Amino acid sequence: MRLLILNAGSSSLKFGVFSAGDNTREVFKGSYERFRNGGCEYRFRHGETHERGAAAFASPSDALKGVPDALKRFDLDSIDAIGHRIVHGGASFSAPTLLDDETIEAIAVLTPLAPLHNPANLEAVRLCRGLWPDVPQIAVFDTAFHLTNPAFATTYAVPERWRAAGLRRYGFHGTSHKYVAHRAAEEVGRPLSDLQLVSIHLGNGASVCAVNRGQSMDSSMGMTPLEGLVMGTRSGDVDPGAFGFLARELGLSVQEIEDALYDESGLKGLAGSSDMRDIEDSAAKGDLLAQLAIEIYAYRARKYVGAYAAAMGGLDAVVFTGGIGENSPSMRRRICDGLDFMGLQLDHDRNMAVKLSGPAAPQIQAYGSRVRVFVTETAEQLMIARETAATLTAARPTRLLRLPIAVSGRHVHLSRAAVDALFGKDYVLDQATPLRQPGHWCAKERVTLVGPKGKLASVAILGPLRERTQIEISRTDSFALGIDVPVRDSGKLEGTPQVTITGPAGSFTTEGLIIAARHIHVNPADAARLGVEDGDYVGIRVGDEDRGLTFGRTLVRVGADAFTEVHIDTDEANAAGIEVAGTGELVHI
Ligand SMILES: Nc1ncnc2c1ncn2[C@@H]1O[C@H](COP(=O)(O)OP(=O)(O)O)[C@@H](O)[C@H]1O
Ligand SMILES: CC(=O)OP(=O)(O)O
Ligand SMILES: [Mg+2]
Repeated sequence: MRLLILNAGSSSLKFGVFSAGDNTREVFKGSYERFRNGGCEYRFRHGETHERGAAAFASPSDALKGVPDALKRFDLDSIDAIGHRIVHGGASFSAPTLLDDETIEAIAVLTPLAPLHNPANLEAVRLCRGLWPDVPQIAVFDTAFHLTNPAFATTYAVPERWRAAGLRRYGFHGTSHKYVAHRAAEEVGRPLSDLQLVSIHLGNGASVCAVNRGQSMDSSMGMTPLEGLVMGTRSGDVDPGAFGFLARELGLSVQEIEDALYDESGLKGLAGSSDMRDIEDSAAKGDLLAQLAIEIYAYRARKYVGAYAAAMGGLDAVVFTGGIGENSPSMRRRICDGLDFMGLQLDHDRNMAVKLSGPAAPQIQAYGSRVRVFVTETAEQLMIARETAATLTAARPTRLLRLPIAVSGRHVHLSRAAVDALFGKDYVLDQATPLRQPGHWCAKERVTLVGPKGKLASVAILGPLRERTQIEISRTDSFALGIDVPVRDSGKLEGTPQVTITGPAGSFTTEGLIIAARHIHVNPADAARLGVEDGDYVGIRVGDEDRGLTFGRTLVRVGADAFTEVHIDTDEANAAGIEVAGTGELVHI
């Protein structure tokens, strides 16, 4: 299958032709960038052929006109499908989506939220529909990766009626952050779901993303791609109080303020050029404004690294990408300098020596630095190609199979030490009720959980005993206790909060308090029937009536003699209208 991928950014048009299959690879790479004075530079690469030169296009959307000719020239204009980068997908586009009249209209409605991007993205869609009317087109959204951000990261503290009108944070560059986070995890040699990463995408648009155990937890960009870092022409964070001042004191209209924040701010506003190469050259020649611009740029990025390490409660690695992240050793150094206190130290020689090609992801931290630092080329087009191909093949009807669902109430798994402290030395729990998972039981005894806000009494104890005590509650319970509790897979207890458990013989304070991530226990035979493997994530669709819903991202855990069933907690069960048990359908995601 041959795919055309189009990525219209704010300062460049990048495109590629990919051969999709088991190993999706790029067969042609093209770009138009450095738009100025009504012209731009182009680069094409096809096998061993490299071409570069000047073209007369004034903007990324203007440069779209060059794409069909370039493809024709390299004999690549017969295309099976087209994948588009769409910057703003709002709250409803959580996955790649087939572009038809309805979806195009829904994307067009989001234009005010990404005025620099969505129009060019849609222009590309319209152009392709004209040229290849029968070829399916798929949208891949910058925002989709960030839809996992928790409400406390996405909600602005503004009046309810504004929030109801749609004011919330989204985050962008998701395709890039997702790709580089996966690359870093491959290099570390551990699953992404075990790692806490900060991904720093510094292109013309720039954003930092906290990738917490495989999911985006926060992004420096907000409702629009204007919040956060200093960018080529965008301001990033500005006190919202400035709006009133600018309107009252300078008599500016809303449109004038917005235009200036998008187009005349950032590096351009500070030092006259939106291109970091120009700014670095001017700074080296002694231009004080260019020097200040570089300092502000680095300082803002460093603040976000610290903030996100704190937000996640840990940091294993930082990844640099985007034109500036990939190519400016001095900017990487400025951002990382002074972070030794949190275990991050750069090796300056390695930093200077970075020469990227293809998927290389060199590490540039010093020997002994606890936090690793990677540099890698972003591969938005490759990711879009993979997602486009996957979406087209997934159009096959998904196999739906009914699975039993069990609702887990709050409970604890105790260690020997915990049983000793709570019930007395060498106490043997009464294994009153066997559970459906073979060898598992619920004890007759109960315990109480104690938090700063309140207590939860009569909490069940599930056996057998474990190496480490684990306490599983719902999110509602976490408010009853008054403790901020993370959602975790069972057994992943590093850095989880402490709680006090009390029993008849005493109390036991331990870490290990989690909201258990929903999961499916499956035995190998059922796994084969369902077409899933250990570690996969699937969806579970529950009910067709009013409260029917699909639970996304449900972890598959294959166990030799597991009883096949889905485990959700009481909050999830309430949301789906399930009392004690129910059934659901597996959906491949
Ligand atoms: N060698 C370099 N040194 C410093 N900055 C660079 C270098 N090469 C590219 N850049 C910067 O990268 C930015 C463009 O990044 P890029 O990711 O290509 O943009 P876009 O967001 O349009 O995809 C520009 O500011 C450019 O100056
Ligand atoms: C979202 C965004 O800022 O994209 P770009 O970096 O391509 O401008
Ligand atoms: Mg970009």
